[in-house]
Amino acid sequence: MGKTIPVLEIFGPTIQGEGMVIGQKTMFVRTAGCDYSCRWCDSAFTWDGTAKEEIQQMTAEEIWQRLAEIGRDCFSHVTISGGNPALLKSLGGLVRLLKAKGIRVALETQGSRWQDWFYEIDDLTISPKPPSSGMETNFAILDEIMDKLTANGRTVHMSLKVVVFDERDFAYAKHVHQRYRYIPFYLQVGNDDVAGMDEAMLRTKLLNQLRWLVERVAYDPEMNDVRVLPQLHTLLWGNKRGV
Ligand SMILES: C[S@@+](CC[C@H](N)C(=O)[O-])C[C@H]1O[C@@H](n2cnc3c(N)ncnc32)[C@H](O)[C@@H]1O
Ligand SMILES: Nc1nc2[nH]cc(C(=O)O)c2c(=O)[nH]1
Ligand code: SF4
Ligand SMILES: [Mg+2]
Repeated sequence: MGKTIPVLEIFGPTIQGEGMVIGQKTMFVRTAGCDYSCRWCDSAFTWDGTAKEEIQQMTAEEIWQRLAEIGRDCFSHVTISGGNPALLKSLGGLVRLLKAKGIRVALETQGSRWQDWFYEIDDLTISPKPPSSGMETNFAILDEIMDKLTANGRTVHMSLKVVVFDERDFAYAKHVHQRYRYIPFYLQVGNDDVAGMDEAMLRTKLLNQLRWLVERVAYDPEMNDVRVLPQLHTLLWGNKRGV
């Protein structure tokens, strides 16, 4: 009981397309289920029921077998995303197994839930959600998560990443950056067309959005120590799943 993990996708090798280790070759494990329902979620199939037949309950060992089967000896880094993987206490077993195999482990989560296994993550991305998502950040919980990680010397292993679509999101991002000043901070371009199939059009839109965000940051004195990034995988492969 409690030892299996609901898995929706295992894929790679590919590159991490976002955030603190952008460009890093990695495998992905995507878990099912989320406590949020962001308006623009690019992985809504993890929580909206449309892919529920694809969910597989897997043990850590089974996940490792599958990673080794498709990634062979061509990976040393695994990214766990979702959905919200932080809903799953049972992921601790997978994190420990991967570490025992000499794999570096990354996690993508929104900062709404804590798990003790966060201490063991090498590249921990916390991505609180701006107003355009329709979600509301519980700052009491986020403060607690940031305090625990900071008190345990994990700041070099973590970052904050805020997706920005508009001015309100930008103001929110600024607030988050100021609140946790000592944590590496990333701004990520928002994709408002997560179902679009025209890759050339999507690329143009995303690059225009990136230019807007860079220009917005450029002369803002409160944003002197931030990094602005696109989702590299979306520029390369559009809205394709499993890349
Ligand atoms: C699908 S989420 C899964 C992990 C976790 N639930 C979270 O949101 O951090 C992975 C990352 O994709 C980002 N993301 C989701 N939809 C996006 C969109 N339409 N445009 C840009 N980034 C998006 C999220 O903000 C998050 O940083
Ligand atoms: N290549 C690639 N990079 C990513 N970075 C974060 C992703 C995610 O969906 O969490 C993601 C993804 O789905 N693919
Ligand atoms: S928190 Fe992440 S997975 Fe959940 S709905 Fe928002 S973007 Fe999607
Ligand atoms: Mg994604």
